Amino acid sequence: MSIKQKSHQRQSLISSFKHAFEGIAVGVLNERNMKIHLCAMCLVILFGIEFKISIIEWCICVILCGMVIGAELVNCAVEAIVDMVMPDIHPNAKVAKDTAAGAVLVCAISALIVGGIIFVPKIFSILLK
Ligand SMILES: Nc1ncnc2c1ncn2[C@@H]1O[C@H](COP(=O)(O)OP(=O)(O)OP(=O)(O)O)[C@@H](O)[C@H]1O
Repeated sequence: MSIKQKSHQRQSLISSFKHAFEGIAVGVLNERNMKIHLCAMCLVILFGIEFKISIIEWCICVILCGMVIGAELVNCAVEAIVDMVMPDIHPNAKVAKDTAAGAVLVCAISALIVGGIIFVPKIFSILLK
């Protein structure tokens, strides 16, 4: 591979990261639900530090936060595509938007349950001291 090709490949890798970060910024700035997920993530970090959770528990929290925020970004993309290709009311547009929103809800409920399993016993053990 020539130096020019290598440099072009590096440039396109950098620009694809740049576009991905732009996508995250758009999601954070435009989606109310994304702000809620980020607040929940901050709470998880604060609780994790306060309760000195284990490495495994940190890994689980990181996976769950990533799963919810990733799902919300995909939902944001689906909404944008639907609004672009189907500005009028259409049953399939409703199915696309509602199932994408449902996917976020499933992820968020799973994260809430697992978060509860990790943190609720720790909160109770402090309250009952
Ligand atoms: N083109 C459409 N055809 C049929 N139903 C639609 C269409 N666009 C939206 N809807 C329905 O209206 C609901 C709300 O859509 P809207 O675009 O106002 O909010 P949203 O961006 O999907 O929600 P949020 O941003 O709060 O996650 C959708 O979940 C869907 O049920």
